[in-house]
Formats: sequence, structure tokens, C-alpha cells
Amino acid sequence: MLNHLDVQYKNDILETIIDSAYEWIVVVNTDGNIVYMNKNYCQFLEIDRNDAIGQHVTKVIENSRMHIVAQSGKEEIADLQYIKGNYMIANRIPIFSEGKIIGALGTVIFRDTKEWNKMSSHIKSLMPKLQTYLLDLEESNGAKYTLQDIKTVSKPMIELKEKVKNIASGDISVLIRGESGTGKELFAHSIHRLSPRSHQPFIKVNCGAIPEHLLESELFGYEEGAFTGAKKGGKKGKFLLAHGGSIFLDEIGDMPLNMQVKLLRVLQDKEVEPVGSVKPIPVNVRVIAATNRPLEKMIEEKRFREDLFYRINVMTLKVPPLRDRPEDIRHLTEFFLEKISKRAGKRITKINDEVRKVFDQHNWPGNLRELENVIEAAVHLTEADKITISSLPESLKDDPKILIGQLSLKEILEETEKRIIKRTLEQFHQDKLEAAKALGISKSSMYEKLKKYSLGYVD
Ligand SMILES: Nc1ncnc2c1ncn2[C@@H]1O[C@H](COP(=O)(O)OP(=O)(O)OP(=O)(O)O)[C@@H](O)[C@H]1O
Repeated sequence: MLNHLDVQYKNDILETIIDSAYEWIVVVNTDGNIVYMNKNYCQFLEIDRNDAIGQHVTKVIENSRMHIVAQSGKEEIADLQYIKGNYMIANRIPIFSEGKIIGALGTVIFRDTKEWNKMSSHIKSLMPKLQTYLLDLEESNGAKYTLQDIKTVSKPMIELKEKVKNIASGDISVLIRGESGTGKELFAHSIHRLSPRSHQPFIKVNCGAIPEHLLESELFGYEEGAFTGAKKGGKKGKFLLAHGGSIFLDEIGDMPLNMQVKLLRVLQDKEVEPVGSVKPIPVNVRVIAATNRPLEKMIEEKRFREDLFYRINVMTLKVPPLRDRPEDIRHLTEFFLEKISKRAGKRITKINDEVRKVFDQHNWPGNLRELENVIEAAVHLTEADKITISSLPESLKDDPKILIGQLSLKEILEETEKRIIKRTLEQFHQDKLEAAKALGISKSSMYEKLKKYSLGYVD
């Protein structure tokens, strides 16, 4: 139980806080009579606090509406109020106790509009600068995408996005797996952006694209004079650039074995040794890796180190291919169509039913990247407001699956055979013997088929 001294002690603390507050504060009861006014407000109004308390608020403060709010219960925020030759910006907030209105609290935040104008123009001038800093930060930080950029209506993808929210804040290594073009990079960016390291750098390394002899200096940097052609002053490697932030090791399955050993050492010892240096430098990075390779099989074949696999694979995210999330095909088609046609300055809003069918039945080996490219090409080829089958690339139209439901199995097989022969002949510049050899059939069999399909190549 609180004793009298405790209550007095708390009251004194509260009184000091309220009295020294920058704002001017007044409290009225439901009759509109002042029950409290802080020291600063009394000084401004040149009134003794004891004289103010008990008086109706309209007698003490010009143009006050406190008594109205203490009756209506409706708050008034940032209202302009003219007091003693100045416009004030006032907030009036009703006070409730046990569900009943018992009065109102009034605060004046800025003493006059001049001060407000000064403040707001200061803020306005700061905004573009802030924007530039944010853009700079984003650029140097390198992580452009967030979870909102990963468009999906598919359940496993929605669950994956949820998983990202749960694991992003931890500092654990994440391995993102999935076919090419499924969106692995978007997930890597999102993890970084949701992590406590989000204001630190995000550095991407494409382990498959950097020539083997340059990979070590790219990753760990080099000292001045480390080799002929080395830059003056040396070069910082990607690990040191990522210090404090995250490093995204894309295509890690393509990293040569000797580099895998060096990478493992860095991850274990948390220090890097630039080429030509003997002094290791401590480094603090979170590792996010991605691959479309079958790492387990590569371990069996001794093409990927098992110890490195366990280091990077503390948590796995498996991004499903587009063909396993058919609901996303339609959703992402709409999304890409809107995005691309807007960018191209066209108004293409519709997609022919036949095109939808082709999309639904296509295998999408290149996943979302392929879908995006197909729509990009179609948008540029289309003059009307609708995408039709004629604007699709041949490879898509050739997919025999689109014939299911239209032809019998025998007819589909024959149609496919015809297309393959035609394409092989094109590849071998109409040389029938070479084409027959490539297809593993005899010369006579080739002639028979040319005749059967009326390909018009029979001599
Ligand atoms: N869910 C999605 N919503 C919107 N765009 C997406 C989505 N997934 C992928 N994309 C787009 O598809 C393209 C490929 O994505 P991304 O580069 O992340 O794939 P990836 O799996 O990393 O491919 P790779 O293995 O070839 O590096 C990008 O242009 C990306 O913006």
C-alpha cells in the first residue's frame, strides 16, 4: 500500500515534469473551470496560478474551446488559437475516467506560427537532403528489395515469406535453394533488410561469374604490390566491404574447391587475410548464400566440401519453381504486364484466353525470369490492347503440352516428331544426312518421314 509520503513524492515528481515541459499545459473540469495550469503557461499569461485555478477557462485564456471539449468528448488536434497577439497551435484532449468524461487537457505546442513556420521550413529544407542520404544509403547498402517486392498468392511462398520474418533477425547463415529465376536474390535482399544489420552494407558476390584466379582477391582483397598489376594502396575485398552487414554469396555451388577451403576458414575464424598480407583482419559478416545446384550430390562427387555445406546451411529456404505454384502464374502475369506496359508507355491490359492456356501448360524452366521476359517481348510486339498468341516466342508455342485436349496422343506425338525434324533440318542447313545422323535414324527412315509430313524436302 502507498503511504502518504509515497503519494507526495510521486506528486512532486509529476509536478516538476509537467511544470518544466516545453508545452504549456492546462486542465479543466466538465464545467470548464481550470483545475491545473503549468508554470510556463501562467508566466506567459502573466497570471498567478492560484488566481487561475477555479476560474472559467474563457476568463483566463482568450478564444479557448477547452470547456467545449470537456463537454463533447471530441479531441481537437493542432487547432489554431489566437492568444495575446499570436497564433498558437493547440491540442485539446478529453479526459475520461471509468468511461465517463471528467474534463479536458490542453497543450500548446508551438508558441506562434512564426516559430511553426520557421520549424516547418527547416524541416522542408531538410527533407530533400534526407532523401538523398537515404538513396545513397540504399545504393551503398545494395539491398534493393523487401518482402513486399516478392509477389505471390501461393501458400508455400506465403509461408516462406513468414519464415523469412522469423529468421531474419537472428544472425544465422541462410542457404537459399531453388531453380534459376525463382526469386532467390529477392529473398536474400529481404533477409538483410529485415535484419538488425539493415543499415549496414549488403554486398553481393556472384561466385560463378568471377574467374577463378580473381576470386580470392575479389573476396578477401589484396595488399599493395601483392602481384603485378595490383592497384596502388591495395584493394578491399568483398568481405571487408560487407563488414558489419551481410555478404550474399550467389551461385555458391559454382565456387572452385580451393576457394571453398579458404571461405570455410574465413567463416570459422571470422578473419580475412588479403592476398599478399600476413596480418589477418577481423571481420563480422552475416552470410546468405544461394544456389541452384544439387549440393548433396556434389558432396558425394567431392565437388563441394561437406564442412562448408554445414557452415552455410544453418537454415535453408527452398523457393519452389513456378510450375509448382500454378496460381502464381496468373497472378504474376498480371503483375508483370502492368509493370512492363507502364514502363513501355503502352496500355495493354488484357491477355487472350489461348495465351493463358499456353502459360498454364508451359513448364517455365526459366521460372519468373522467363515469364517476365516473355511478357516483356509480347508487350513490345503488341500494338493492340491485348496480348495474343502471335506475340509469344516460338519456344512457347512449340510446347506440345498446349495440344493436350485438342489432339489425341498419337497426333501429338506425330506433331512433335514433325517439329523436331523440321528444326533439325534447319540446324543442319537442310542437310538430310547430317540431320538423320543427329537424330539417330537411317537415311531411308528420314526420307519416309519427310514424305509423311509433307515437309517438301524429298528430292
Ligand atoms: N515473387 C516475385 N515477384 C516479383 N518478381 C519476381 C518474383 N520472383 C522473381 N522475380 C523477378 O524475377 C527475376 C529473377 O529473380 P532472381 O534474380 O531473384 O532469381 P534467382 O533465383 O536469384 O535467379 P538465379 O539463380 O538465376 O540468380 C527478377 O527480375 C525478379 O525481380
